[in-house]
Amino acid sequence: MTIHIGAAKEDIAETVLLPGDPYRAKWAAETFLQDVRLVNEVRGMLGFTGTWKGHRVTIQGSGMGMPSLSIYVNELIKDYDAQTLIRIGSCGGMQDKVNLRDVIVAMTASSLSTPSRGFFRELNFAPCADWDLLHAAVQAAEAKGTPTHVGGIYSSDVFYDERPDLNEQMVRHGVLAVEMEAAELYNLAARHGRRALAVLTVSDHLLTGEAMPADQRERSFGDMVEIALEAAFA
Ligand SMILES: O=P(O)(O)O[C@H]1O[C@H](CO)[C@@H](O)[C@H]1O
Ligand SMILES: O=c1cc[nH]c(=O)[nH]1
Repeated sequence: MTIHIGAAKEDIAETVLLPGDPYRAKWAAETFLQDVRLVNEVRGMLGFTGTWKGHRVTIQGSGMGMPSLSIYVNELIKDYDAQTLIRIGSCGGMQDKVNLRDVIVAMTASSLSTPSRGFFRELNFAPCADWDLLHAAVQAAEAKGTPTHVGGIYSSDVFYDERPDLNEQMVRHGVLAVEMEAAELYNLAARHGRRALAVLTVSDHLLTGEAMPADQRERSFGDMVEIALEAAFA
């Protein structure tokens, strides 16, 4: 048990999927896992453990933004010894070729800052995904026929961005999508020698202004969850 996760150590699996939205955790666990148990509800940040094709999996909400994700991932790594951590999030498309509901597999994540910024001091550390997970996720996406893009994303500290010039530079530099957690997940995984990946579904589009309603952000991202599970146990 930790300050933010009420589960016993043995109730958290080595493989953890991390949606920002705790209700996406509930939906994904109830939809894709067997023998599901609620293992955390501290602060309403729901976590569930069950099995997928015989493998133990925890799906734990991480909240919105890197400071929130950092709390959960630090505790999952240091107190629960999680080995494989895969974010399953929503994101905003930033390229014409990226469409609503497409899947993004994030090789790397640019940021203005992360909770690790102070730790790295003058170093511009390049956070990157675990290659085996990334490769397996792309293969799983291809096998499913899910429209998928692989490349760099932007982990922003803000949802309501007052820097349109910054988004323009991201678009110009080929960044596929914006979300708010992956860069710090990759930083923490690198620091502690764990495997991490972010698999995202495009829920908004910054160029077209399209946006999905809240219920679809919670419950319509099945391909992303299956791709993450296939990658974790490839
Ligand atoms: O849908 P989730 O996983 O929460 O991810 C995205 O959605 C939230 C913003 O609406 C941020 O957390 C962002 O990263
Ligand atoms: O951070 C995010 C997440 C989803 N959609 C966005 O536009 N931004």
